[in-house]
Amino acid sequence: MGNTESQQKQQPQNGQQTGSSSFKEKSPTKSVKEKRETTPVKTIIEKKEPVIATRNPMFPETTFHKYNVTQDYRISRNVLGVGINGKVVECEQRTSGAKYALKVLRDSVKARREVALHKMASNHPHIVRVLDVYENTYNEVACILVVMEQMKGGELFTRIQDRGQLAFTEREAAKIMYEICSAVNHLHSMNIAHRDIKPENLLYSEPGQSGVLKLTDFGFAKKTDDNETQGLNTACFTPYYCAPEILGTGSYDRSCDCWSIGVVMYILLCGYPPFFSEHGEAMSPGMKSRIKSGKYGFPSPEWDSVSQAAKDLIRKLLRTDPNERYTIKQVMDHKWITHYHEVPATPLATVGMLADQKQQWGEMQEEFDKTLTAMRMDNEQIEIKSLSESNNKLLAKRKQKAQQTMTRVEE
Ligand SMILES: Nc1ncnc2c1ncn2[C@@H]1O[C@H](COP(=O)(O)OP(=O)(O)OP(=O)(O)O)[C@@H](O)[C@H]1O
Repeated sequence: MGNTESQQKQQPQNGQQTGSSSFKEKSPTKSVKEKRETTPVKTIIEKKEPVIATRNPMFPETTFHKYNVTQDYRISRNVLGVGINGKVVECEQRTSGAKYALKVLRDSVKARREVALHKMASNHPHIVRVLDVYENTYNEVACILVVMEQMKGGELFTRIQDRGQLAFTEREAAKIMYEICSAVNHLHSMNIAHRDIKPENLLYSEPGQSGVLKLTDFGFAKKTDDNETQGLNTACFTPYYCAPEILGTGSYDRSCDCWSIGVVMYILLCGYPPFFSEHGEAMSPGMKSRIKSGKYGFPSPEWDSVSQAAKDLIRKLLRTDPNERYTIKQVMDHKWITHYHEVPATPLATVGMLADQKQQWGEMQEEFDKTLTAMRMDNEQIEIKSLSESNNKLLAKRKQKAQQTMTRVEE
């Protein structure tokens, strides 16, 4: 299914682009918003292209098929979701009839990085699987198309909300957290930081009991060893000569994931996020400072029956200093995670609270997004600052190169 080798056998014989499309190329001077417009799916029409699969020099592990995606999949009009970076539609594999999800992105360094890192990491039971990647051009507009397993079970919190009277227990929360953490552990062990772990990116494969929870959307994922600062560590210098902040840059991005895990865990256990005001209303302006000062609590009555072990893990994940925050390895060794199946099956207030907060859920998601954006920006600044503060002449050339690389990557 979706096997790369078998698909290459069905490649077209040859050809130039022959189809027409209503897709109009954007001028490079258009605004960022316009550039982010999703590619109209109806423009994906059959065209024959040369039989080549390319490998991106930045991500040689990923094969980008050059022939048209429609050779292998029928594209449906059924839109599964729309995100800021692209549209996700249903598609059907021609050989098997199986249904998949197809994400359409405009070709860019960022899109290629997203797709390559997702593909690289997708061999894990709790990460949405990427089957195939295509680079196709439609009316001179380059697109990247990603075929993924279709997630039919909806978002994590929608599913909990929909339980109605059925109690949601701490043991169930622990199992869910174990699954999320094992996905993040897999990513971090590959030196990939996801940097966008939030409720909307945690989807179930199927409705009902057979559904498996999986992490998706690698739009902000980053290889934490692909910058020069890590190169200094591994290739040219022994650790004794480097400032700790230079050696440790990748860990800031990874620690952002652990903070997000802490927030998701907190919401799972009570139904509202940690950095809201006491009554749960969204509070944009003060939120960042509240997070920075680590001001949150375990209010009564929702938290009264929650175990000490769960609260202990949350405290370790929501530490304000990223250097002190638990790493994913430490999380995986914490008893609330290692013994998740033995966590007390205490009923939680989550379902009722999520229902009460329904009105504010959109605002809460926005706040989560803003906070993650701010954290990613803070982390970039930490990296730049660490390098520019160094006086080591031997580093000067490398510093310059590293800064150029970062600018390129952020383009
Ligand atoms: N594999 C999938 N199966 C089913 N639906 C999916 C799948 N992947 C994404 N979707 C739907 O498409 C929407 C957008 O996808 P995704 O989050 O990957 O896009 P994005 O542009 O990177 O998003 P965002 O704006 O959330 O950052 C999701 O919210 C989800 O509803």
